[in-house]
Amino acid sequence: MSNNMMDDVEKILFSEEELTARIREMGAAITADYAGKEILMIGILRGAVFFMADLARAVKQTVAIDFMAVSSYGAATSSSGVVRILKDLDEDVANKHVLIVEDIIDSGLTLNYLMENLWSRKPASIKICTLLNKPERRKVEVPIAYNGFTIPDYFVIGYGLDYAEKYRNLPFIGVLKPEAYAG
Ligand SMILES: O=P(O)(O)OC[C@H]1O[C@H](OP(=O)(O)OP(=O)(O)O)[C@H](O)[C@@H]1O
Ligand code: HPA
Ligand SMILES: [Mg+2]
Repeated sequence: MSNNMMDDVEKILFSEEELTARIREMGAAITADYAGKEILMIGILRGAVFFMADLARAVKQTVAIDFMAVSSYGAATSSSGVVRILKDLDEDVANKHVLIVEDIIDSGLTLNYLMENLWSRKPASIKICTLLNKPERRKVEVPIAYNGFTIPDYFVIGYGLDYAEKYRNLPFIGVLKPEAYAG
């Protein structure tokens, strides 16, 4: 790589190939479960963008896509617990089958808020699909329908996940070296 992103990576947790294989399986499961139903995928900006782009192409039926942006982490490595909507949906979700697409569920605070908020808009159904699940850090339970990988309490980066807006374009999921956020 032409810059120093790799110097801040402690280890690779999931390679590009492992991500591709798992996402293909998740797409197949979603395709089977939603047969005959139209899916509205809602990606949570910005981390979920890479995952959602690959997941949507692994689903072999029509999907509509939309995005929401909420604030929680900013430049911190743990959630403040206060969630605000920064960008709302463009679509009306009433009577739609909503599939929320996240890159990671950590404390669960972001999704807990989003589930409550979206249910009030009367969709036909809501399910959650996350690439990564970090259950050790959970503060509030959220029902996960599709989970790519369960991980220990590491701060991870890459494939959409950032630390202070860096590393999102790494093609794998890696663990950030503690020095990289200490200094
Ligand atoms: O379960 P939680 O503790 O709420 O954490 C998960 C949320 O935090 C991250 O987003 P972040 O706020 O970093 O925004 P980003 O996707 O733009 O990086 C991640 O993408 C999830 O949306
Ligand atoms: O481990 C993580 N990495 C990046 N962003 C995050 N948001 C919640 N957990 C994480
Ligand atoms: Mg982030």
